[in-house]
Amino acid sequence: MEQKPTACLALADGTIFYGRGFGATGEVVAELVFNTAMTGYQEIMTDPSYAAQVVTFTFPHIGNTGVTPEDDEAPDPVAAGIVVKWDPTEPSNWRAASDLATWMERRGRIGMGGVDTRRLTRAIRQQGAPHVVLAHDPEGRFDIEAMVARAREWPGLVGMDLAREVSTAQSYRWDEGLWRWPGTFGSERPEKPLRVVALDYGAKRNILRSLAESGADVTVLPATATAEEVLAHEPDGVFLSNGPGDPAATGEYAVPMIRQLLDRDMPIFGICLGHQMLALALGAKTVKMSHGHHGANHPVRDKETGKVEITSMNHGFAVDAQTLPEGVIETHVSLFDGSNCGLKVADRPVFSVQYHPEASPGPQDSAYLFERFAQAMRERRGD
Ligand SMILES: NC(=O)CC[C@H](N)C(=O)O
Repeated sequence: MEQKPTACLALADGTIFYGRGFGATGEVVAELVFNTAMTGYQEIMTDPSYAAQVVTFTFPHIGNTGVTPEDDEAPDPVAAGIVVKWDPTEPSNWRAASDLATWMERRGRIGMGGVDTRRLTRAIRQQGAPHVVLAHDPEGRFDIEAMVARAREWPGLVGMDLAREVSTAQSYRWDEGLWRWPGTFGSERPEKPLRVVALDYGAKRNILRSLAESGADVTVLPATATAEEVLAHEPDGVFLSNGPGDPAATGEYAVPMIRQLLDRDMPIFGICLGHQMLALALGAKTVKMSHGHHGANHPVRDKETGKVEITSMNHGFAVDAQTLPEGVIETHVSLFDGSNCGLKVADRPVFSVQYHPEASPGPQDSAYLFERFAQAMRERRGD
C-alpha cells in the first residue's frame, strides 16, 4: 500500500512535491537552494549563511555519517530545512553522536525525504531559487492553497537583513584551543600573536579556527560593532565574516563601519558576505543571482597567477565586477559563469573572496588566503 505523504514542499509557482517527513514537525517559509556537495551536510546545515533557506542536496545519501558536535559551524542548524532523495539511515560512523533525524527534531529543523531531487534541482535551475513552504505533519494534513499563498507572499531575501540576527550578542575571544586543532605552527601559540578583530555576520567556526591557525589571537565582535569599538581592540587586521541575507541590507551598520576602517591603513580580509560588504563599502554594487552557487567543487581562476582553485561556495548574491571603482582590482572569477569571486585594493592590504577558503566542507586549495592575511598584518606591524 502506498504510504501517505507526511511532508510537503510547495513552490510559489504552485508546483507541489510530496515526501516523507523527518526531524521536527511544522512549517517554514524560505528560499529553496540546491547544494551539490557530496559530503558536509552538517557543516552546511549549521552554516549561518543558510538562514531563511531550505537546502536540497543533489547527492542522494544524506545522513549516512550522522552528526557530531565537532562538525558544527554554529551551535545549532541554521538552514530552515532540508529536502533529500533517500530517507536518512542509521549512521555508520564512529564519530556520530546522534543520527541526523533526531538531531534535527531536537533542534526544530524540518526534513523531507523520498523526493526526486533531480527534478527539483532542474526546477530551481530553470526558474531561479524559488520561494517555498516546507511542511512536515505526521498526519499528512496539508493546506496546499494556503502553503502556495504563503510562499507567494513571502518577500524573499532581497533587502532582507539577517546578519545582525545570527550574529553574536556579546563580543568574545575565540579560544577553542590550538591544542585541539594544531595548525601551521603546531600546538604552540606564537610569541606575539597577530590581533584580529573578526566581525561576526554569521561566522562559521572553521573560519575563526583557520584565522587562529594562521597565528592570530581572534576577538569576535557583533555585526553592529562600530569602527571605534573595533579600533579599541588595537587590531593588526580586521576580518569580515560570511553571513546570510542581502549584503546591501547591511548598509546602515556594516558598510559605513567598513568605510571608516578603509580610511585607515588597516589590513582587511573578507569572506563571502564580508567580500560583498567590502565591495559595497568601496563603492561597487551587488546583485541577486538566479540560483546562486552552493557546492564544494566550484572552479575559480586566480586572475593574477592563472591558477585554478577548486572551492567551496555558498552564495546567492554576487559583486557586479563592472561596478568596481578604479583602484579596486578583480582578482578571482568563477569558471562556471564568469561571476566575480575576489577583489583587492591596489597597493593596500585589503582583499576578499566570494568563496570559502576555510574548506568546511570542501577542498583546501584556497587556504593560502589566511596566510596572505597574516603576512599582510605582519608587514604592517613590521615583524
Ligand atoms: N555564505 C555567505 O556569506 C553568503 C552571502 C550572502 N548571504 C549570499 O547569499 O550571497
